[in-house]
Amino acid sequence: MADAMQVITLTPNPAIDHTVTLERLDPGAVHRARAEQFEAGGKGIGVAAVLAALGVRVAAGGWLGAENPQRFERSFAQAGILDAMWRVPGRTRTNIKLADTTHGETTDINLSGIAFDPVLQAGAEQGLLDKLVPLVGPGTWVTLAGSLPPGVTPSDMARVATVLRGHGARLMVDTSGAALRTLLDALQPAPDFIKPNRAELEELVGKPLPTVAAVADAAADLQQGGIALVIVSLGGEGAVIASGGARWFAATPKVPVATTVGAGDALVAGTLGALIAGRAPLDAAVFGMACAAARIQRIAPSLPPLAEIDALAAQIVPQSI
Ligand SMILES: O=P(O)(O)OC[C@H]1O[C@](O)(CO)[C@@H](O)[C@@H]1O
Repeated sequence: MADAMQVITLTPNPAIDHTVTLERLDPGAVHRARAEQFEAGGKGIGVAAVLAALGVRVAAGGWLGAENPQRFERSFAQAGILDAMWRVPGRTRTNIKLADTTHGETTDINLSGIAFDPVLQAGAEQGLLDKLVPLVGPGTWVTLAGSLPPGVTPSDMARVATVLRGHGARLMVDTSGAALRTLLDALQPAPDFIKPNRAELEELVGKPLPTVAAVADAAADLQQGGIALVIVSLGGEGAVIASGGARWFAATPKVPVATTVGAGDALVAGTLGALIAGRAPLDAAVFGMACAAARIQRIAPSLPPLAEIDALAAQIVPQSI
C-alpha cells in the first residue's frame, strides 16, 4: 500500500505557464520579449511545488492531457512530488503570462482547458479517485484549487472531495465565482480552510468590500459559518486572517517582483506547511505570506533558503482588527 500523503493537491485544470518578460506592457504595440520561460502550472501544482520545497510529503492529483504530460512529469520528478494525475485524452492548455518589469505586474491570459464530455468525465472521476484514495490518511490535507475545465461541474468536484474526506482528509478550497459558491453549499461540513482574494470574496458575499474592515467582517462571517481558517489575500496590500473568532490584518513586506503568478499558491502552501508543522493558524498564515513574498521574486515555482523566508516572516506583524 502507498504511504499516506501529508497533502494531496487537486488541480482539475492544470496549465503550462508560458511567461514572456517585457520591459513594459503597452496594449496594441509591438513588443520585443526580454525572456521567456515555461513552467508546469495550475493552482494545485503551484501549491505542490512550494510544499515540496518545504519538505512536505505531497502528491499532485487532477487531470493531465495525455498528449503533452512530459513537462509536468519532469517537474514532479525533479521536485519530489508524487504524480497522482489521471491522464485524459487531449493536450493540457498553455496559459500566457506577460510580466511587465517596469510596473512589477503580470497580465494573465488563461485558456479554458480540455473539454470533458459526460463519458470522459465519468471515467476520469473514478480513475482519479482510484489514484487518490490510497494516498489519504487521517489528517491528510486535500487542496482543491483553480478553475474547472469545460464539462466538469462544481458538484463533480464536491463529490470527489467528499469521498476523500470520508477517508479522513481535511479540505482547503481556493476557487472562484459560481464554483466557490456551489462548493461551499455542497460541502458538509464546511471546508477547513479557504483563501479567496478580495474580488472572489466580494462575488461570494454579493457586495463590494471597499475597506479592510469590510473584508474582515465578511471573512469573520464565513469563519463563524464553520470554516476554521479564512485568509483573504489583498495582493500587494497584505491579507486578512480570520480564525478562532478573531481576525487580523497583516501587511506584505515590499519586495522586488519578478511575477505575481503563483503568489496565492505559495500563500496556501506555506500556511499548510506551517499548520502541518504544528504552528497556530495566525502564525501559519504569516509564514504563508512570507512564502508568497519569496515566491514572487522568482518566475519558477521555487523558494529561497528557509532563513530568507523566516526573515520575511519577521517583517510581517499582524494587527488585530
Ligand atoms: O485555473 P485558473 O484559474 O485558470 O488559473 C490557472 C493559473 O493559475 C496559476 O496556477 C497561478 O495561480 C497558474 O500557474 C495558472 O496559469
